[in-house]
Amino acid sequence: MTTLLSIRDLTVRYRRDGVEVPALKGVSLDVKAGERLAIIGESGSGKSTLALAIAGLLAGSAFAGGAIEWPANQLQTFHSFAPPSVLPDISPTRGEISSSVAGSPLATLAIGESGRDSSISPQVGEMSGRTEGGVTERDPSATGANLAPTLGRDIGFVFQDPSSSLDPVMPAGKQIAEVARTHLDLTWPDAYARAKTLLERVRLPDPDATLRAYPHQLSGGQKQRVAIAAAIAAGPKLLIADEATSALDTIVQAEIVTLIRRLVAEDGMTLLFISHDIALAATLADRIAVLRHGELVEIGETDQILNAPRHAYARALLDAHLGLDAEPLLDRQGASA
Ligand SMILES: Nc1ncnc2c1ncn2[C@@H]1O[C@H](COP(=O)(O)OP(=O)(O)OP(=O)(O)O)[C@@H](O)[C@H]1O
Repeated sequence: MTTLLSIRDLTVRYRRDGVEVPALKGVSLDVKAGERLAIIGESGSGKSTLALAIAGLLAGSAFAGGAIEWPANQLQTFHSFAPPSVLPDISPTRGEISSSVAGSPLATLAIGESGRDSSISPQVGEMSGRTEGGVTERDPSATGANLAPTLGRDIGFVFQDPSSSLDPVMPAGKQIAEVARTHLDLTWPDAYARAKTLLERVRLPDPDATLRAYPHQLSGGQKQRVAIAAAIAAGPKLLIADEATSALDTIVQAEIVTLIRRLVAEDGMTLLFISHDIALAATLADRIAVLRHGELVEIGETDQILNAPRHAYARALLDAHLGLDAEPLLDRQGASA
């Protein structure tokens, strides 16, 4: 398997009320193209921060250091704690990403723009705009080509709560079509046709009616299916699902997991599945990475993590699950999607 994404020594700190809160402490890992990697850990362990950093969605209050490299794109992004003086038109508190391609000029990319603290609860309707702003080419010497992976086009992101990630005043079909129109350069009729196909693919019962439906007219599970359709509308290589089933009841949760597994397989996507639930993660992940207090304490094949965890914390997560219920940890079939 080739490497889609390499994270090197990624460190993120947030500034809150004048105090710096460490969220990630030197995390390094590779994500292989086509794999399903789960990131697990308890609340506050840094899972969402890792997902947001990869997607270029870190809040403006975040300092990022280390490197995120995309070898398949021949793109390297380096985070560093840049002093404010080198970031003249962006927030003084955020980090900087720069990118370089062998033999080409260095491009500088910035993340975490000013006022983006609210970007943790984006709306799909805004996603394309935010996406383009999320990783911004800033190098005056660069050729002009934006080499960074783009959220929406290269990276699909599914958030925990579809009620906040979907725009409440925009019909579901338009929210999906907008992503396709923006990133695939489709006309509106073609984008709507693609939206309808996607609604069929996520198995919504009446795609024509759902195209016109507003989010409040849909159930939680249906809204999450719409959000997933929007996330994959432009055919991203990487799908990030950040606690995408946590707001749903158990049966719907299993259906959404099965849906994600099927779509990832059909489209040949790489999946980053963020969850606090090791049992849920084990149902679809090839590998599991365990975060604790911002550190990567263990990463390995799912079977190895479940059967022979090396780190006491991974063992504790397993024991906690087994203490709560006895559902099989390796039921990879799931419910019908
Ligand atoms: N925008 C922010 N501003 C300040 N601190 C933040 C911000 N986002 C996260 N943090 C802090 O960073 C740490 C890691 O948070 P993060 O949300 O990444 O963890 P998590 O594992 O995803 O938790 P959860 O499962 O509860 O979402 C926590 O201490 C959290 O309070």
